[in-house]
Amino acid sequence: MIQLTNVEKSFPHKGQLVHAVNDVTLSIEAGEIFGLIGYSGAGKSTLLRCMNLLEKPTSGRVVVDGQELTTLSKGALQKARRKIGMIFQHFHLLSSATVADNIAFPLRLEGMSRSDIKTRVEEMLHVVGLDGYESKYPSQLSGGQKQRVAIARALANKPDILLCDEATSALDPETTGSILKLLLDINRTLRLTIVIVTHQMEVVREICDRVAVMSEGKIVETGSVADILVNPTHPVTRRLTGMAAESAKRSFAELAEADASIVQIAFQGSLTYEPVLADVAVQTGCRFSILQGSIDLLKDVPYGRLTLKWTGDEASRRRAIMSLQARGCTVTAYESETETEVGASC
Ligand SMILES: Nc1ncnc2c1ncn2[C@@H]1O[C@H](COP(=O)(O)OP(=O)(O)OP(=O)(O)O)[C@@H](O)[C@H]1O
Repeated sequence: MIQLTNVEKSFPHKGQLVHAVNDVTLSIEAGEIFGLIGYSGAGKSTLLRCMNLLEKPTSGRVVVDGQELTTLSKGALQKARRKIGMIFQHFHLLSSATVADNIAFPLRLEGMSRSDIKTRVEEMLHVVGLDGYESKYPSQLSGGQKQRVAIARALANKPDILLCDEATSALDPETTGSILKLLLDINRTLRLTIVIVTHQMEVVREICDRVAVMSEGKIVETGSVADILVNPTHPVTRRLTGMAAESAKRSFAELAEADASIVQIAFQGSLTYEPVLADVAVQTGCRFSILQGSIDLLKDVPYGRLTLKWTGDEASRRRAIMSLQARGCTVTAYESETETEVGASC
């Protein structure tokens, strides 16, 4: 659906080049909700804007639905862009126009008849849950309602793709939740492909299917949300997921005693409901205490993390770790005496 190949975007700045997007290759499938996450300045917005050529890449290919946008004429590009809606952090509504006129704007550009526009505007207002708001002005709406109008306007041309640039960053947590739910609903009912730029892992966790982590213009990790959260490999991903190696070590070190090992295990899906720990304890004779733990939901998939303190001799601890890994758990272990990561090598 969206294929980026070796995409680069540089900006001249004070006599030098800023490499905002640096050799990104990425595939986004039809119908998925794809997250682009990273810290400020990572290049997320620039990469998103390359997907509809709001930013023309310095080099590389952008293919959307089989069409290479980078080679299209101005007219053909305008036509292709109608299939790609976009929403922004600050809504970008016309303040002097009513809700209906804001939504009608792209339809008028397309030359749609008045009566068809009226019908389409009503249809879009219904989709975003704002029936009866036609005559209001943006200044009479809350932030969440403004973003709903922006979504209705972005969907008015019946696009296949919706690009969302920090669409919930200006909203409170409750309103963020309701906008995310709306995006999930339209993804499911309209089969819309959605790409979301965010710096909030919560957003990714709640609605994305897959995610790419960006740092310094590059994609440093891509995968299903569950995999990225349960087993982050890049230091930036670890920081974003709250599993920074350094802080994890510190907290392990704080918890560890001279003669004990502290182990962190992560798991997802149906494994969450299986008596894995009890089975492993019986099999290996290794006993444990749970020091910390949490179970959460990623969209519909449960995942969890537990910090355990194993007792028993070293050989049985190692057997327990191998047994957990064999059952599908990700295991990270630190020997408290040395703070050496032994992890998967156990
Ligand atoms: N038009 C521009 N001119 C010069 N530099 C730019 C321009 N747009 C972006 N940049 C630079 O490119 C880099 C990436 O910016 P971008 O906005 O894509 O990052 P981001 O990850 O979306 O960050 P944020 O979340 O803060 O918006 C930054 O260093 C930024 O200053």
